Amino acid sequence: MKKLDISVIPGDGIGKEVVPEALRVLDTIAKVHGGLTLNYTHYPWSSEYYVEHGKMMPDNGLDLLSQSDAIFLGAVGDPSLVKDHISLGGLLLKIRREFEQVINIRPAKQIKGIVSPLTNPRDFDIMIVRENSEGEYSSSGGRVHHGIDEIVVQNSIFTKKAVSRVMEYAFELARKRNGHLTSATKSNGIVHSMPFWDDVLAEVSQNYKDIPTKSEHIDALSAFFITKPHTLDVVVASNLFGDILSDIGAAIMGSIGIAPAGNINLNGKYPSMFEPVHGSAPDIYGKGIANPVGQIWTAKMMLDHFDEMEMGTVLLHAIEQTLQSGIKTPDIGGNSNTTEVTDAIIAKIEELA
Ligand SMILES: NC(=O)c1ccc[n+]([C@@H]2O[C@H](COP(=O)([O-])OP(=O)(O)OC[C@H]3O[C@@H](n4cnc5c(N)ncnc54)[C@H](O)[C@@H]3O)[C@@H](O)[C@H]2O)c1
Ligand SMILES: O=C(O)C[C@@H](O)C(=O)O
Ligand SMILES: [K+]
Ligand SMILES: [Mn+2]
Repeated sequence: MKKLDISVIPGDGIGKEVVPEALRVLDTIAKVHGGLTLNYTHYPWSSEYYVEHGKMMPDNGLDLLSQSDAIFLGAVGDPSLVKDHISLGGLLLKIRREFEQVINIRPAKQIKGIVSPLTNPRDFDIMIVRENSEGEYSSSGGRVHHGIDEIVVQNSIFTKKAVSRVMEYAFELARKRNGHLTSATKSNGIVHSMPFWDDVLAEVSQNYKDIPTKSEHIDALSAFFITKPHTLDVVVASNLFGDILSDIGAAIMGSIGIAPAGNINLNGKYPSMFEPVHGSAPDIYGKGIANPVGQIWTAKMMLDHFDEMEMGTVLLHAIEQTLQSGIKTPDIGGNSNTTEVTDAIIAKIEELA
C-alpha cells in the first residue's frame, strides 16, 4: 500500500469551493486504485486567518508543511481583507521560495469538451516552464520619501544558477516530448538581465544540440500564443513572463478555470506544491459556479508527480468525457454548478476504472 501525506490549504475565495471538490475526486481515485492511501492534513491559512492572527500562517507553518509529501493548495488573496502583496507574500510565494520550488510547470493544451475562443486553434499543446524563485519577483528594493519626492526601486534578480537550472529543466522536457524550445526574452528593452538570460540559453543549449531552440521577445511571443499556438511546444520564461503567458495559455484553452500547475522542488529537500493557475476569483465566490476542473486537473499533475500516471490518465479522460457530455460551468458555456461537474467526473472515474 502506497501512502501519501498531503497538506491541504484551500486558502481564499473559490479555493474554498474547488479544493474540497478535488479531494472528493482524489478519494474516488484512491478507492478505485485500491493500493493508494491519501492522508490529508487541513490548514485554514488564508486572508481570514491573517485578520485573526496578523500573519498568513503560524510561525511553525513551514515545519508543519515540510512533514508532508506534497501540498495541495487552492488560491490565495482576498483584497477586501488583506493587500495582495501581503497575503500572497506570506503564504503562496513564501512556500514557493522557502521550499525551493524553483520550477512552475503550466500546461496549456486543448482538452476535449471545451471550445477554445480561437477560431482555428489547431490542436496546440504547450508546456510553460516558469522560473519560480527569483527574477522580477524579488524583495530587493524599497520606497523612500513622501509625496512628489517619493522614490521606489524594485530590483529583478537573475542568477546563473537559477536561470541555467530552469533552462536545463525545459530542455530535458522538450527532449522527453520530442519537441522544441522557445525562450521568452526582452533583450531589446531590458539591457542587463535579458541579454544575460539569452547568454545562458546559448550556453545551456550547447548540451542540447538535438533540440531546436529559438528566442522570441515576450511581446511578440504573447501574440503568437493567440495567432499560432500550435507552433509552440516547451516555453521557458522568467517568473513574471511565465505568469502572464500562463494566463494567456489558460485563456486560449477556454478558461482560466481549467488551467493546472505544479510548483516543483527539484532537490528533494521539501515537498512540491500543486495549485491551479487561477486565483480566488472574488467576483464569483459564493455563487457555487467556480469551475472545479483546474483544481481537479491539478490533482492529476500531483498524481503524475508520484508516478501514478495511470490514475492521472483515467482522471483526465473522466474530465474530458464529462465536459463532452455538456456538464460544465458557466465560464466555459455550460449551466452546471461546481458540485454537479464534480459529481459527473466522479461517476465517470467509477465507470472508466
Ligand atoms: N496562485 C494563486 O493563488 C493566485 C493566482 C492568481 C491570482 N491570485 C489572487 O486572487 C485574487 C483575484 O485575482 P484575479 O481576479 O486577478 O485573478 P483570478 O484568477 O482569481 O480571476 C480572474 C477571472 O477569472 C475567473 N475565474 C478564475 N478562476 C475561475 C474558476 N475556477 N472558474 C470560473 N471562473 C474563474 C474569475 O471569476 C475572474 O473573472 C487576487 O487576490 C489575486 O492576488 C492568486
Ligand atoms: O505568481 C503569482 O504572481 C501569483 C499568481 O498570479 C499565480 O500565477 O500563481
Ligand atoms: K492558485
Ligand atoms: Mn498568475
